[in-house]
Amino acid sequence: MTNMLAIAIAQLNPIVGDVTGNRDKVVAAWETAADQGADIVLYSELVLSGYPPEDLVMKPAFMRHLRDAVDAICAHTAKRDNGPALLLTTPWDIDGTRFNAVLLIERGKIVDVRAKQDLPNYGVFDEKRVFAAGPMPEPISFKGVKIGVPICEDVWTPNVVAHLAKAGAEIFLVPNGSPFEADKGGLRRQLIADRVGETGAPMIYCNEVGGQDELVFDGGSFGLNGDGSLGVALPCFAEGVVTSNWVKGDDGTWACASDAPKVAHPTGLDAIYQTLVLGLRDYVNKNGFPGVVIGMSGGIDSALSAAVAVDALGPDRVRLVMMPSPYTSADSLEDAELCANMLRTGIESINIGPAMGAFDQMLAPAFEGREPDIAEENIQARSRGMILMAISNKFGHMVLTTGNKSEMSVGYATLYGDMCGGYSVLKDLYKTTVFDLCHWRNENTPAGAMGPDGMVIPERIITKPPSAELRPDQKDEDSLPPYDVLDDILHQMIEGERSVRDIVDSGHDEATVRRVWRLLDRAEYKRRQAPPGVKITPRAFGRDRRYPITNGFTNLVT
Ligand SMILES: Nc1ncnc2c1ncn2[C@@H]1O[C@H](COP(=O)(O)OP(=O)(O)OC[C@H]2O[C@@H]([n+]3cccc(C(=O)O)c3)[C@H](O)[C@@H]2O)[C@@H](O)[C@H]1O
Ligand SMILES: Nc1ncnc2c1ncn2[C@@H]1O[C@H](COP(=O)(O)OP(=O)(O)OP(=O)(O)O)[C@@H](O)[C@H]1O
Ligand SMILES: NC(=O)CC[C@H](N)C(=O)O
Repeated sequence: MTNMLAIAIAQLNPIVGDVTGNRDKVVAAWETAADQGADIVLYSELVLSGYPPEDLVMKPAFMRHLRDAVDAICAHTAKRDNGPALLLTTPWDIDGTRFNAVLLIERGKIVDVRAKQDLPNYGVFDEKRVFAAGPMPEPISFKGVKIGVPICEDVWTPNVVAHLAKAGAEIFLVPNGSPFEADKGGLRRQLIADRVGETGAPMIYCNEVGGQDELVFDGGSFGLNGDGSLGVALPCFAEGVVTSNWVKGDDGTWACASDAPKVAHPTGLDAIYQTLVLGLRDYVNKNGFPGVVIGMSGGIDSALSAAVAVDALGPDRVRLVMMPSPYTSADSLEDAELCANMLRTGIESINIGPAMGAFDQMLAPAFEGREPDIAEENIQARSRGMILMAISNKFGHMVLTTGNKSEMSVGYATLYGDMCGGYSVLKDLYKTTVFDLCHWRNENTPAGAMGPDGMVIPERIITKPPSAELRPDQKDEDSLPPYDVLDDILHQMIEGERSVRDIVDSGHDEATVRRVWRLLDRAEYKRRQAPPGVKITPRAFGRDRRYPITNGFTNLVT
């Protein structure tokens, strides 16, 4: 039995469904780990299929591809003498039942298999739909060492780890597919510290990195020693293969050699901003777009969306379009141009006045006797949407929508107008966080940013009152409560699931709370038609928060 293990953590960015590409990444990471002298490589959850594979695993052809890829990995890794073993995670059929599994591959052979026992089926997770739960797992024996390999959710409660410890596990290696939420990094550390505290055995947590539709996996893999101290920590938001040496002491416990890297992880607005950047970058690149196109109004939402896009893709892949109407103020024109200059993108201008005139004329007979109202206002937003989609069709750039969570909550956006587009980076950010992030970005250049250093959003864009500019002198606060009030009410309703009574008791005006509740319920139909966007909060719209559109449960109920 060995008393030294060189353990490589492979923090990779797979593409869901791209089994061949993922196989090649697994092999490349294995080669790197072999060069680093690793004994064993730990990969993140379902690295071969990408996480979450969703219904792809229901296709027999997809499962066959995964088997073929595992065969290829076995064949490749058998060729190098003394290469490391792999703890490779993949969807896997055993006797006709499909599991979320981890394979121990040694010298080109699958020598052991374990399945995830605790399948998450809440929030954004739907694993019970596609996988069967495995039995309580037993430790895997590697070089005479008993290793516990619980998979992600298996470590979120004590049971599986306690069982493994009782069965003699001395060290835990945990593959994870844990998506980002604000402040989740600290929660994960605490959770792993709790498990380590319960068993006294070290735990190495390998997380995926990268964007997958609405989810961003922030990486940030780490290992804790048996006394709870930090042994090793990889960066967040970047791939990496890091081997650390773990040594068994005379007291029988394993500890990480002190020279292992311990990279500090970003928190707060820094982590949120980097999540937006990685989410957008991966959505655009993994789906093969040459870049994005954004309607640039001179307002704060399009400015922050543009800043994130430039940081994600570089200025050359971001196309900004100002589309003035007769209601567009001189300040907006100036601010949009200044922001584009600061972001080094350039900006083009396409006047929607002629389109508005044409629609007025075309609709005049149908609208005869009716006063201008929201129908005409929305034609402006829809004209802009039409122009952006035309540019997208012509040049291939994906349209980025700019709506934030406050607006999406209350339906403050025009269907087929400013809601038109393929992806939204601000979708899960309340307007108050939009303001905070603009300040943060002006004071900081995020790690890995492809945009310019320092200030990128003109101060006036942040300080002027938000306006949709769909009629003269329109301000958001004419139709909505001030954003600090609105956001607090929404936060209590959405993330807190609090009742009208509780929210009123927290200090808000009852009529306002009831109105916001009504708007929130009513706008569900719009949200179902909204593009996907980066999940940031514990309760993002979409698969995280599922409410009926046709909904008879009203705010008459407290
Ligand atoms: N339950 C339901 N299921 C399916 N469809 C439903 C529906 N209820 C209404 N509808 C349809 O939806 C239509 C109404 O939606 P829509 O056409 O979008 O129009 P609507 O929501 O009435 O107006 C858009 C609102 O967003 C504001 N806005 C627009 C643009 C930008 C900004 C900003 O500052 O960011 C704000 C604007 O000032 C206005 O208050 C109805 O005419 C009806 O056809
Ligand atoms: N004049 C314009 N030129 C280009 N795009 C526009 C213009 N006006 C609105 N848009 C697009 O429609 C979106 C909704 O803008 P609007 O001004 O109505 O509300 P907003 O939520 O305050 O957004 P912003 O803060 O970006 O102005 C904008 O973010 C932008 O993408
Ligand atoms: N893939 C999983 O099992 C993830 C579930 C876990 N609660 C997390 O968010 O990290």
